Amino acid sequence: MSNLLAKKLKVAIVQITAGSNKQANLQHAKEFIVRAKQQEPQLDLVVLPECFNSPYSVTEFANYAEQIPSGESTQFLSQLAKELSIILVGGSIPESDQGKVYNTSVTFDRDGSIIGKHRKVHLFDIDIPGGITFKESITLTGGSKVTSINVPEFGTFGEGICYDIRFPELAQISARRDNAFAMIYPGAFNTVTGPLHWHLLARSRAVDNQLYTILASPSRNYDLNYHAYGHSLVVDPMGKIIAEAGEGEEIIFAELDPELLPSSRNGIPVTKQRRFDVYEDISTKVETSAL
Ligand SMILES: NC(=O)CCC(=O)C(=O)O
Repeated sequence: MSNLLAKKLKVAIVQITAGSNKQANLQHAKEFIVRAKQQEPQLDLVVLPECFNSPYSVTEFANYAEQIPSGESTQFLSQLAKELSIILVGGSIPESDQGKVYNTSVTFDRDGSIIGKHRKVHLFDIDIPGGITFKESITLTGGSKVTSINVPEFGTFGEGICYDIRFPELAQISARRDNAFAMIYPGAFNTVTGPLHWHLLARSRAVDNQLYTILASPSRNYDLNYHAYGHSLVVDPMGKIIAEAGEGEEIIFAELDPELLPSSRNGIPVTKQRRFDVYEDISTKVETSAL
């Protein structure tokens, strides 16, 4: 338990808006990431939002899709991670692979190498009358693997993308099977479901699994068709919000404390109290992401 998180980890979430120009979106992300590193030179890990390089729109995903790792966004982020010597969770981008389009997040180590890739598993298909209708499955295909990413320096974190947070299984598996210290979710909740569920889900996944949750949102922009909620968040293993953005473009910082993982797990020992004689341990039954 003591090596769950090997040492303190300094995190920044970059909350920005993406427009229709991919190159401009990449440059914009770079400006903010460089600024984060200038403001916090000891920065370890940076997280970008869902679809940070393209509009969040079912009619646009295919137009912006690129292959991983050869595509320009992956190459751009790899170079940036290396230049700044940061671990970079590259939000998500539309990925094309064998005629399909996925909503995919790539994670880079400090040397620019790819250490993880998560394809959004649960597609955002909702229809709330008078609220919001969105159907990612019109153009996207869902991924089919649970993703836990090992950062040799620190430990393992699990990853989901946005709507994935509503499915507690991903976090449970990363926490229980892979001993994750955090779940990281690049996301883009909206102004209908965000106020109701964003904080609730972030805190629930944290408390259920006694780990940190990190949610990175785009900033809100009423000039776009999709109004992101904003409010990027970091929640500690006791469910306390330790950093939160507003609605505009912003960088927020947090420090993850390794002590809080064992202390919350020893104080409230749900892990040891599970009754697998009454229900199954689902965390033993799934395939993990391979790069
Ligand atoms: N991009 C998404 O998956 C949005 C998820 C969302 O807004 C929700 O309510 O869930």
